[in-house]
Amino acid sequence: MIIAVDGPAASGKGTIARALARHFGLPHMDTGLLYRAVALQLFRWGGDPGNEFEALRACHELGVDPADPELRTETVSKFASAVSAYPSVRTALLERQQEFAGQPGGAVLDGRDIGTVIAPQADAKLFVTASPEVRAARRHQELVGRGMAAHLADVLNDIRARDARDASRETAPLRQADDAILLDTSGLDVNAAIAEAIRLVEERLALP
Ligand SMILES: Nc1ncnc2c1ncn2[C@@H]1O[C@H](COP(=O)(O)OP(=O)(O)OP(=O)(O)O)[C@@H](O)[C@H]1O
Ligand SMILES: Nc1ccn([C@@H]2O[C@H](COP(=O)(O)O)[C@@H](O)[C@H]2O)c(=O)n1
Repeated sequence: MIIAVDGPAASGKGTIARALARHFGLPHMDTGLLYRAVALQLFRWGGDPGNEFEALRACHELGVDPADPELRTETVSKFASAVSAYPSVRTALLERQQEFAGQPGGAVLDGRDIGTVIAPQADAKLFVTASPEVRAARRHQELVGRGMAAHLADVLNDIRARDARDASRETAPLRQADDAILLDTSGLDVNAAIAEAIRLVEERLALP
């Protein structure tokens, strides 16, 4: 069983995808981490996110620890959004995502193009969203909680800019798949959002 979870920045798709994976006993892949790893590699080299060739080289020479906290910084988020627009970068990262999705027993993947490009055959697809203001407030709280200096207005601007770039790129843009279920968590706390996601997936799979 493959479950695809897509949505804009800080919508809570990772939180929901992890919970779905736990609930259904499936492995989970946060595909944003792949783009973040490319971005961080490039950043550490002092590379230019405006240069597709350099970004592609970073894909082939990835040496980033997936647990590195620097993957979550706002600078890396911006770099990731820039390099993810390159068709060559997306192609270089495609196979490992599709292999993960296709493993025996299935998987849960979250990102921007899981339901549209990586696993259009997924058994259940969620498109998780929330208003930009709610998403910014959650991300701001998260950053402050991690001891990072962050201003709410900057976080909101960054989220808006990243969404606009992700949705307007030509290759695999952020969009809701035609057969994805929309889940707006603006008025739901974490537990309520997870419970609703599980209910929607079970309903889609016609599970008792
Ligand atoms: N329903 C919710 N209510 C309150 N906070 C939430 C909710 N869902 C997620 N959060 C919090 O919002 C933040 C962003 O959530 P999460 O990391 O799951 O989003 P994401 O869409 O995976 O983000 P990104 O696009 O950056 O990978 C986290 O701090 C998370 O704990
Ligand atoms: N399937 C995906 C996943 C991510 N991206 C790009 O990476 C950026 C960071 O992703 P997060 O999920 O960690 O926020 C994101 O802004 C996208 O540009 C992608 O293109 N496709």
